[in-house]
Amino acid sequence: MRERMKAAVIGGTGYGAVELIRLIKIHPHLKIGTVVSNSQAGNSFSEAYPHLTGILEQPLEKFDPKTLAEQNDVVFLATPSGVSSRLVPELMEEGVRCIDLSGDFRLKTEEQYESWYKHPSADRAYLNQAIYGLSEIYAEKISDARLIANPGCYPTATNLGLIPIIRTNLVDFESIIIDAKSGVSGAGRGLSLTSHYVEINENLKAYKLGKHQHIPEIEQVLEEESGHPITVSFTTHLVPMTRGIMCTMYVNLKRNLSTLEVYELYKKFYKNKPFVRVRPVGTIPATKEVWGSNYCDIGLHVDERTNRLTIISVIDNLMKGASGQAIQNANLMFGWDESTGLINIPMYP
Ligand SMILES: NC(=O)C1=CN([C@@H]2O[C@H](COP(=O)(O)OP(=O)(O)OC[C@H]3O[C@@H](n4cnc5c(N)ncnc54)[C@H](OP(=O)(O)O)[C@@H]3O)[C@@H](O)[C@H]2O)C=CC1
Ligand SMILES: CC(=O)N[C@@H](CCC(=O)OP(=O)(O)O)C(=O)O
Repeated sequence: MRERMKAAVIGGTGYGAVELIRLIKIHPHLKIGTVVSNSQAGNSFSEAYPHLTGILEQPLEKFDPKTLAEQNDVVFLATPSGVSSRLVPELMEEGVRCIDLSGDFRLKTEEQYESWYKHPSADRAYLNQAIYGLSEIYAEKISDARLIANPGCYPTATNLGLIPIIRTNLVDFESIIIDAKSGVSGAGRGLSLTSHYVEINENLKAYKLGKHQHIPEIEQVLEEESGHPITVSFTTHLVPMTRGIMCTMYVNLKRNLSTLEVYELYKKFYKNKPFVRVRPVGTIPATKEVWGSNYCDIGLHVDERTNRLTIISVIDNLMKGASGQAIQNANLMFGWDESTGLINIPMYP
């Protein structure tokens, strides 16, 4: 039997990390190595997350790059932005592969990162080595990577929804509008006034208008995929639910197309991609239909009155939007089938 690879997780007590732990635990070729916690080193994992009692009792450890590299084959970093830009160089210096869930290595230039994230960027040498891990689009590059910048949750849903049509000459590139909504786990486990129960419950809020850090990430990918300069209108909303993202996107078409023609184009584009489900004409995906799974479901509709295409893309932010896609990327990196350990039926209702 094949020896399982050891996977370390940093950012141990956050939501991204606990989802990674769940996925590594059930993965046939991976096992949990070191779990690093900045705030709770010395405690057992089940003290931070009692649902793991009897399942993961190992102690949380301090960050030590040398030991981490010696004892693990891959390190997942599920830390807030501004942390992995410091930790990744130390880990890579020790020769271990890294998959970073934060935004620290996604943008190509330091200037762009600093202008949107408002703190110092990672070093250019490491930005140059990072491969952007949108699995369905960059699988080949990911398989050779030593550092993967796992995409943001909103950019994953948005770009999987837009890429098939923006790769054609059928759209007005200046017309893209993205209306995005997320469940509250997207904001992480830390407490804040915006994610406070009373502020969220029975409420719907728009936030970060015109200044969301995912705008340059979305545009960077769309420009690369279309070969045209692209600026998007992107508005995020917080929805009173735990998991889930829905991006509703509007694009003006340059010539008349039917919904069926667009559906066929998308179906062909995602033909061998197990995690993108293009919904039959007339059906609209909902967040609950991908809950707990690595699927991205896409619904399409051409409004013949306005000749505008509406694309609806849903994901589970902690799965395809973060930890699920990170495992998909580890599968590609190690040469396993991309769906290894990830095929599960969405939890419905
Ligand atoms: N939640 C989501 O849906 C998504 C999240 N992401 C990104 O993934 C990363 C992790 O997100 P998420 O798990 O939700 O965030 P959380 O806030 O839930 O967890 C982050 C964890 O990182 C650790 N940490 C915090 N500050 C520091 C620090 N200064 N130095 C080292 N470690 C620190 C803490 O764990 P400990 O004290 O145990 O070390 C904390 O719990 C973030 O960059 C986020 O933006 C990306 C896509 C989707
Ligand atoms: C609901 C919610 O607050 N979501 C977060 C997603 C943050 C995130 O994932 O940040 P990076 O991808 O840049 O690391 C937000 O909108 O900022």
